[in-house]
Amino acid sequence: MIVTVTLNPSVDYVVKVDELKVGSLNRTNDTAYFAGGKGINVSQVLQELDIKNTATGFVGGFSGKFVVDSLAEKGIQTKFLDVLEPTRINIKLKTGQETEINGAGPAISEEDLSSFLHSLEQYDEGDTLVLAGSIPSSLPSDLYGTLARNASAKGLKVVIDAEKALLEPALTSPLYFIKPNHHELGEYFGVEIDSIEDAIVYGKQLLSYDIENIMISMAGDGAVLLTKDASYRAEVPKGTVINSVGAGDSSVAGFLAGKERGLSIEEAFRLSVATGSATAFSQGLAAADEIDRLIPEVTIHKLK
Ligand SMILES: Nc1ncnc2c1ncn2[C@@H]1O[C@H](COP(=O)(O)OP(=O)(O)O)[C@@H](O)[C@H]1O
Ligand SMILES: O=P(O)(O)OC[C@H]1O[C@](O)(COP(=O)(O)O)[C@@H](O)[C@@H]1O
Repeated sequence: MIVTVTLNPSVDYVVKVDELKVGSLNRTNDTAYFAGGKGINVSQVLQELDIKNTATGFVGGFSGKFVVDSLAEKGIQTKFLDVLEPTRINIKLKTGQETEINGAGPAISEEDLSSFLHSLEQYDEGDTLVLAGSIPSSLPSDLYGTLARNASAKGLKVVIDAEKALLEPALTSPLYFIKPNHHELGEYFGVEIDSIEDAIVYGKQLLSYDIENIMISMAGDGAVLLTKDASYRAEVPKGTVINSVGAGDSSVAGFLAGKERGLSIEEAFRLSVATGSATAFSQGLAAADEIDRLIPEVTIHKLK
C-alpha cells in the first residue's frame, strides 16, 4: 500500500487574467479549482495510473471538505484528520507567466499531531510512505525527520518531496526516492544549477546519504535519475505547457507506479517523465491516455 501524507493540503485556485493590472480591478478570463497539495496530487495521479493508495494528512473547514470530496469522487481512499481552521487556498495566477501564492495553512494542535502519528502506526513493512510538500508553521519543522525515522525503522519505504529545510532532518534515515527540481537542488548546495551536467554533479553528492533513487527534474530541460549503481538522463517530450502545477508531484507518482508495476528503473524513470509532462501539457493533472501517448516520446540515456 502506498500512503501519501499531505500535512498542508490546498484548494488550488487557478486564475487566468490576460494582463494583470496591479492596483486596479482585474476580471478573470477563466478560473478552476482543484484539490491540491503535493501528497494529494501524488495520490490522484497514482489512482489515474491504477495504483490503489491512501491519502492522509490534515483537512479543515469548507475547503478541506472540497479536498476530501474531490478525492472520494475519484475513488481514492482518504484518512484525513479534521482540524478547526480551514484548509488553505493557493492562488495559481496565469498571466502568460505562472505566479503562485501558497497559504501558510491552518493551526494544528499537539493533540491533532499525536492522533495523526498514532494513525500512521497501522502501516508496516512493504508499505510506502510519501511525505510531500510544506509543513504548516504550527507543526515542528523537523517532522519529516521523525516520520521518516519511525517509518524506516518498521521497514516502510520512505519518499520525500520537500524543500531543503524539511528534507534535511530526514537525511539520517534510509530514503527510497527523492525528487528535487534543479532550483531545490541548487538551494541545497547554495549554488545555481542550470545544466544537466551540474544537476548530475550535485545530485551525486546526495548519494552519500542512504538514498536509493534521486530524481532531479529540470522542467522542459530534462531530468536525471541517479542511483548507486547507474545514472540516467531523460529528454522530456515537446509540447505546449498549459498548467505545470502538480507536474513534479506527477513525476513522483509516475516513478512509484512504475516500480509498483514491476518495471525496471529505466522504464520507471520513463513513466515518471511522461507523467510529469502529461500534467504540464494539461489543464489539471495527467490523464492516463495522455501519459500513454507521451511514454514513447521520452528518450532515456544511460550515463557512464
Ligand atoms: N516545459 C515542459 N515541457 C515538458 N515537460 C515538462 C515541462 N515542464 C515540466 N515538465 C514535466 O514535469 C516534470 C516536473 O517538472 P518540474 O517543473 O521540474 O518539477 P516541479 O513541479 O517539482 O518544479 C518534468 O520532469 C517534466 O516531465
Ligand atoms: O506545500 P507547498 O510547498 O506549499 O506546495 C503546495 C502546492 O504544490 C502543489 O502540490 C504543486 O506542486 P508541484 O507543482 O511542485 O508539483 C500544488 O497543488 C499546491 O498548491
